[in-house]
Amino acid sequence: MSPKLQMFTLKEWVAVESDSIQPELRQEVTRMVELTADRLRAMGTTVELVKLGSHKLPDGQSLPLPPLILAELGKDPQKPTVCFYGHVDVQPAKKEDGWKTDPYTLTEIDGNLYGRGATDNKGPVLAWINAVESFRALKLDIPVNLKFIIEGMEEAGSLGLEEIIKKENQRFFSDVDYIVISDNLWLSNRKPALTYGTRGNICFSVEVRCGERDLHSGSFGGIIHEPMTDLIALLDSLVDTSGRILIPGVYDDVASLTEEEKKLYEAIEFDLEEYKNNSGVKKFLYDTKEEILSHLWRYPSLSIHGIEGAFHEPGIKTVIPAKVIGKFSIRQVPHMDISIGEHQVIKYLEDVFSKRNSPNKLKVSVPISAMPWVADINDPLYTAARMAIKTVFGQDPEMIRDGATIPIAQTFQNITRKSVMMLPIGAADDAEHSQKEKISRHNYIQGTKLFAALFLEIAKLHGQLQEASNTTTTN
Ligand SMILES: Cn1cncc1C[C@H](N)C(=O)O
Ligand code: BAL
Ligand SMILES: [Zn+2]
Ligand SMILES: [Zn+2]
Repeated sequence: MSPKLQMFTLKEWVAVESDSIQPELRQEVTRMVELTADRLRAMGTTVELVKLGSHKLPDGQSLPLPPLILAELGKDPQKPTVCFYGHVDVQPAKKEDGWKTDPYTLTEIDGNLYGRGATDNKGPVLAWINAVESFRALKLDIPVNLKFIIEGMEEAGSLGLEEIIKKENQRFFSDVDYIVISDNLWLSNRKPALTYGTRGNICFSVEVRCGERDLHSGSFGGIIHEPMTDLIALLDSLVDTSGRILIPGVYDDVASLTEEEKKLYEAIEFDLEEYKNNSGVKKFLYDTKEEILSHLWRYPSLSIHGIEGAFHEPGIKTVIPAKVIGKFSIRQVPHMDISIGEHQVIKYLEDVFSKRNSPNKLKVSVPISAMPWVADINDPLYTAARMAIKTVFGQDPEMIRDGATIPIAQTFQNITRKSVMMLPIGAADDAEHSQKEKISRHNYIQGTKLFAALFLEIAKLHGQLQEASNTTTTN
């Protein structure tokens, strides 16, 4: 497929406001899933749109989930089967958030393609499709059978997906050999990477309520316990100024650092100044490569994301909000446990709250959670990817983990028992979830080539593996 057409399709995809978080945009997510299904059908893929039902919002409203795409192309028993997972929903984005370009109009500036979803994850999903398409355009045999699992709820916690994976384990996944995800970034702006682990996440909502209605701060300020004051105190009790989580027991199950693992960190090329520049933040909590990478990959972190119900618009509104909901999450690492983490946090918040002698109502809930994931880098799939990277980029990849979460990665591994790998094509400065999300034209095109090279390497390696197992069985 010509680069021009590749750009055109990405532009068309980015134009769909497929934000899975805001309920009023849910139809757009469904439209995006259908557009993706059309694109897959156009290249001869058999597509099944699986209904996922609906889910309940915190206010009790029920909202339909977008369908899930299960698709396949090729069923040659001689070929290995590679299943690609990706998502076509995006994080929320508004021009007023501080975007320099319209987030839903893919805009090229100096070789970079800016837009919501450009790198997370529409660009990589399309790069994979483009790679398949290029074999067809050149009338070349695709050396692997392909399966696709594309969802529209990743940014909301992959709702409904685990159930389908369990259900489809004996059918859709039965002949899958390898699962590839491309939904994260390199560690550097230039050097390619291969990812073998991600953190998990537990998301918490902390609601504090005093009554039914907001109140005038002149008429009631000074005579009531204000929910916002309680909430700020609760949120402020979670981490100290050095980033250490203050919840008792949180670090108890964190895997201990081995000498072998320490060496892995030492060997990694990491440009701290570049990483800082990408963030726009001048000073980090840590100064060394080892500390920074280990605190992103193998130690938990706690982030406060927002407060619902608080007045946040410009100007002054002299109000006492009656109900506020604080949102924070803990990125978990091996061998932390989700339900233990949930209990620790709930108990701690209740203790802190009880010391305040507030008559307000406290309610803590866990809307979504996901396990951390770690894979075996000695798996043949990683060998194939290294070769493909070497072919396309002329260098070996950095072997990395990622601080973010692919909610379904560990579920894939646990349920299907297949090899799972993350092969990113976006660069470290792609600003996922941020106001200047982009993918570079270079990475988008090279990423397409990388996926095509991966098909060839997997086929080669699979052939060798089969030959080796045939000789052992005949001997
Ligand atoms: C929806 N969600 C919640 N926690 C994690 C996620 C997935 C998202 N990929 C992230 O890492 O932020
Ligand atoms: N790219 C990391 C997982 C996510 O935010 O979609
Ligand atoms: Zn994301
Ligand atoms: Zn993503």
